[in-house]
Order: sequence, then C-alpha cells, then structure tokens
Amino acid sequence: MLRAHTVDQVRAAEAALMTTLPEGTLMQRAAHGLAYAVLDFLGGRGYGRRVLLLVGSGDNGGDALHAGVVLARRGVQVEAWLLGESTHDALAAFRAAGGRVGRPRGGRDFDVVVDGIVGIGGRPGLRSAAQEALAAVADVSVVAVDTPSGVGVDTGEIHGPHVHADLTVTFGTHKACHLLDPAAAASGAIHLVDIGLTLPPAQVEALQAADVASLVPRPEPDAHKYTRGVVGVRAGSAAYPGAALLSVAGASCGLAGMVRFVGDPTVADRVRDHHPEVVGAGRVQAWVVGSGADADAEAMLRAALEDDVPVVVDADALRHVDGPVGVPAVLTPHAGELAAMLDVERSEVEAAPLAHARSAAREYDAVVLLKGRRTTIARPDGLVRVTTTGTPWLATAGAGDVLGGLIGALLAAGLDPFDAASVGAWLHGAAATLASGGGPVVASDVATALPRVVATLPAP
Ligand SMILES: NC(=O)C1=CN([C@@H]2O[C@H](COP(=O)(O)OP(=O)(O)OC[C@H]3O[C@@H](n4cnc5c(N)ncnc54)[C@H](OP(=O)(O)O)[C@@H]3O)[C@@H](O)[C@H]2O)[C@@H](O)CC1
Ligand SMILES: [K+]
Repeated sequence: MLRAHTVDQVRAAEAALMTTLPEGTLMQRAAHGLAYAVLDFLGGRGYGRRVLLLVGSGDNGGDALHAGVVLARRGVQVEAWLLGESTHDALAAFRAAGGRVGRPRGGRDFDVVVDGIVGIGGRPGLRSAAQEALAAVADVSVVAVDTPSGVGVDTGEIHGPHVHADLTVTFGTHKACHLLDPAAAASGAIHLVDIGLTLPPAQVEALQAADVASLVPRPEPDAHKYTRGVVGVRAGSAAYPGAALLSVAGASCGLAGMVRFVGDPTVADRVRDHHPEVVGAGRVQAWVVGSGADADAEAMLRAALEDDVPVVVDADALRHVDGPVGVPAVLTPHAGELAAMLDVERSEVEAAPLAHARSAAREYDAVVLLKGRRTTIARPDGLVRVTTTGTPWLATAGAGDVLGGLIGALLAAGLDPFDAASVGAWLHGAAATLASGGGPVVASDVATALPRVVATLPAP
C-alpha cells in the first residue's frame, strides 16, 4: 500500500525520531536521497553536468543545498539562486564544496533545476522572486524537493502559481499532493526516500498490485456459482441499449459466479445475444443500477433497493439519490454528477476532488467514487483511496458503465463497498493500460482485458 500522510503527521514523526538521532541526521538522509535521485535523473553521470538550485529560506532549501554538496563532490557544477530573505545554515557547506551562489545568466544552460523553494512548510502560491526565477529557467527539467513548491500539500489543490516538476523526491512518506489532482499532475514522477520515520495510519492511500492481489476474490476449491456471488444489473433503455451491454460486460469479468440482467425486454434480448451466460430476474447479492437507464432510472433504483443488498448507483440513477440509500452503497459520479449531488459547480469539484469526494461520502453515508484521471474513492469516515493505474485513453464513452458492472461483481463476491470500489477502479485502470498497449481503447476492450489483468496479478 502506498500511503500519504499529512504535514502534521510528518512533523510529529520527525520530532519523535529526531530525539533519538544526532542533530542534522534526518536532513542528511533526505539530502543524500535527493542528490542520488538527481544523479539518476541525469543518467548517472555527474561530471560536466550543470544543476541550478532554487533555494528558499526554510529546510526545503537546506535539503537542496546539502544535496548540492553531494552533487558537487560528484563533479556536478552546482549553482544556487537564493530566493528567501534569509538562507539556511547549509549555505556555508555548499560554498565550501565549490558551489556557486548568485543569479545565474543563461537559464537554458542547466541540465536540471532543483526546486527547493518551499516544501511542507510552504503556503499555497509562490512569491514574486520565486516566480521570476522559474520564468528564467522555464525550459529546463525540474526535480522538486519534497513537494512541487506552491501546491496545497495536504489538499492536493492549487491556488496560484506553482512549480511543474518532472520528478518529485519526497521524504519519509507520500503527501496528498503527490497522489491527488490537480497537484499530482504538477508532481511528475514520485521518488520516495526512506528516512526512517515511524508513521501512524494514513487517511489517504493508493492500492498497489500486491494489495489488489490479496483483496481480489478467488474461488474456493469447492466453490459453485452461488457461493461466488450473483450480481444483478438494472441498466439501459430503448434509447441507450449499449450502456446495458457495457455494464453487463463489466459485471461479466468472471469475479462473481453469475450475472442477472433486468431491464427493457428488447435490451434484455441484446444482452443475451452478446452474453449468453447472463440470466434474468432472481436473487442477487449486489445490484448495479443506472447506466443508460434514462427515464427508468428511478424505478430501477427503487426496485434494486427493495432487495436490501449492496448497490452500485451510477449515471442516471445518481439523480434520484437525495440522501443515504439505506443499504451499503457505492456511488460512482463523474465531476459533473458529483457537482449536482453537492449543489456546487463542476469546476469546484475538479479543483478540489479530495474535499468533495469526502464531503459527499459523509453526506450520503456511502462510498463515493469520483471518476477522473486519479479516480478518488472516499469512505464516510474520511479514509480515501486514490487510483494510480490507467491511461488517458480510458477517457472514452462507456468506460464508466464497465467500471460500475465490475464493482458490482466485486460487491456480490463479498468485498465491502470501499474495497470493491478501490479494487474495481485499480483493475479497470490496469485493464485499460493492458488493452491500450499505448494506443486507443474502447470500453468493451477494457472489459475484455479484465480477466487477463486478474490472471497476471502477483501471487497473494
Ligand atoms: N519534516 C521532515 O520529516 C523532514 C523535513 N525535511 C525538509 O524540510 C522541509 C520543511 O522545512 P520547513 O519547515 O523549514 O519549511 P519549508 O517547506 O522550507 O518552507 C518554509 C519557508 O518557506 C517560506 N514560505 C512559505 N510559503 C511560501 C511561499 N508560498 N512562497 C515562498 N516562500 C514561502 C517561509 O518563509 P517566511 O514566511 O517565514 O518568510 C519559510 O521560511 C520539508 O519539506 C523537507 O524538504 C527534511 O530535511 C528532513 C525530514
Ligand atoms: K519544493
């Protein structure tokens, strides 16, 4: 599991560890990890390379200067542009190692810029000196120290100018800004340096392949179709039959023992043509409701809720949810649908997905899966999982219908709503990447790739 801790949690862990170590040890650990990550970024070769450090007045700037010492010893020509009103004590060591200080001429001549302007002590936005420095080196790759300066570290939000990093080297643990958009998009690749912190449970996490492998339901040796769970789909309409087909395609990933479809008779015929193994009405362990349901959405939702089993509420059915639905539920809105549920603007949801997913989970007492580049899944108690699998090609019609069906299959197989939603989103993203192979995909390709993704998970 990849975990993101808050600034307060990191500060507390740092304070506890510092009492057991000689002064400066943690910063040296951070700075060495940073320096070697910069060398890797430069292709492993130090001699003849030029690195510019942008140095703020806090410990983030101190990390950059100490890393500059290590880089200088490896033959890198290092220069520091000091941006704060005061400068970290590390400046003396930096000068002693041969580091140059000043406002450089010819910004384009550097191989990389190290952003040590602010880290976890920074307020969102950047002061004018930092903005001016960044503008002077706008074409050079950036390695950010701990966080891309200027972003909201705990919120993942962006309020004003900030650094766009190619790589962020962070210390001790991830922070929300590395995982959640829009800040994650400004973080680039993330490299975590272990500095020995002991941390409490995190409130933001991201499943990794090994976590998915241990959560994904697998049949017992004596399993039969009913013990594996039956998932029911109520979706589609005469106007939107394809949504039903795709919802059923996701549910037919093979992770539940059987799939039922209940809906418009002509749509049901088409579902059976495409998926001969799908059967009609009967008992289920979970329902998936809403994709392409159009005017039938409300009736479909009411009918599903009568069975008192967990439910995935998607698309058109979301409009008919006005509070807790009374059964364990996964609500799967995109930003526009979540905006309508919370009575805010879509742009507000996009600017603060973490805050809005959490607030909807609390208000609707359900797991809320907010679709996006980094699909964000919130539980009513505030725990959040972010999905790091996927490809931009996944932004395609019908992909959400497949996801809803897949989550329904995982619910029917016995996962709780939070695990079902987060495992489903991870598998869905991984299937899209597999099906894409770097090129375009359509939603049915994603559904087809799901069993192969499950088959290639690491051994649990
Ligand atoms: N904790 C750990 O485990 C470890 C932490 N480590 C490192 O310490 C870093 C945290 O250092 P930190 O606490 O000194 O704060 P930091 O991020 O340098 O920023 C504060 C300074 O920035 C300024 N400033 C603020 N906002 C600004 C803005 N928008 N634009 C411009 N300037 C702004 C503010 O100035 P002031 O407002 O006081 O004038 C203040 O001086 C952390 O990210 C990591 O790199 C590692 O070495 C070891 C392990
Ligand atoms: K930084």
